[in-house]
Amino acid sequence: MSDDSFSATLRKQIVQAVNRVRETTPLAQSFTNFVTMNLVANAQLAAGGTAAMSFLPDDVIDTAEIAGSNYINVGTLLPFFKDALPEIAYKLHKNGKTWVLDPVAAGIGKTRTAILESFRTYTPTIVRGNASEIIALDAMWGLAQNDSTVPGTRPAGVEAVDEVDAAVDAAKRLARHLVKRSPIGAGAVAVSGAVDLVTDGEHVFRLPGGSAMMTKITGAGCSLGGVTATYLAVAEPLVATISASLLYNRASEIAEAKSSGPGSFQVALLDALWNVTAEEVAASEIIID
Ligand SMILES: Nc1ncnc2c1ncn2[C@@H]1O[C@H](COP(=O)(O)OP(=O)(O)O)[C@@H](O)[C@H]1O
Ligand SMILES: Cc1ncsc1CCOP(=O)(O)O
Ligand SMILES: [Mg+2]
Repeated sequence: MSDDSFSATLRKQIVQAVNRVRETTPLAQSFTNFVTMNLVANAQLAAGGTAAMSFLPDDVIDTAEIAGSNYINVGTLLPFFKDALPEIAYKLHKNGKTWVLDPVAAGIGKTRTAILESFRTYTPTIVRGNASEIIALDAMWGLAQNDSTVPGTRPAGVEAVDEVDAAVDAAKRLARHLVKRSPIGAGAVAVSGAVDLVTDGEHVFRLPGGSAMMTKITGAGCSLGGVTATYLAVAEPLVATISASLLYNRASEIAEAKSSGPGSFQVALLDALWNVTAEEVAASEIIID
């Protein structure tokens, strides 16, 4: 397929994904952190989907039967999560369910590390994180063992301390691992930042634009992960990941123009997620390597 027809096909798939969510209101369930849970649910609704938050394995596994996809975010952990999350990942994998992981603060704490290590075997369909989290997860899963070009890394908090470009190789290795282990034979990784990056392990897509105001509200990344799960309910992983990141970039640009600080920005972001058109999302600049 030529570059032009590849890009034209992708843009059609993006329009379909954005419209399909609005027409079918798919449920994406979340096991997510307590700081930003409300924004995650509101963003999923504003994108056109529906939300359900759950923390117990039996509840999550039953809800997964009626959900189009699932979202796990390890931002705030409680002791029982150390058993609950590996069990949930195992059962989602065994039942062929798709899910998005946001590895918030990857590299910090024995409990978080034990949980994230368990996802190496029972893998998510999509990983969405900031650059530092993607680099830390790649190192934790030992995917870089035979790669002498790997830079040293350090754990970060919930904010990135690395540039997106520093995470390209880690993102590609992670994506290839997800694809290999995926019950649906497909997977993708998104690295968010000033210029977002998405990869399926083969192609790399750079998505410029958005708003730096996103770093002044809590939950921009978490809610992007939730909306990625909403899209995953109606589209294949690569299309879902690119569509969600582009939706966020276009919506945050509109929100910045309409707001006067972080409070009004968050409200304007939800309005813009609701109002931005599928055609505006699909017409976004996409740089393909
Ligand atoms: N400097 C920036 N300029 C434009 N958009 C940004 C910038 N930093 C982050 N974003 C956007 O904010 C959202 C969350 O990304 P990020 O802040 O990297 O995640 P996290 O909150 O998990 O650290 C994404 O949509 C990303 O494109
Ligand atoms: C502040 C904070 N602390 C633990 S989780 C969390 C939210 C992080 O949200 P995001 O990564 O979307 O900025
Ligand atoms: Mg985050």
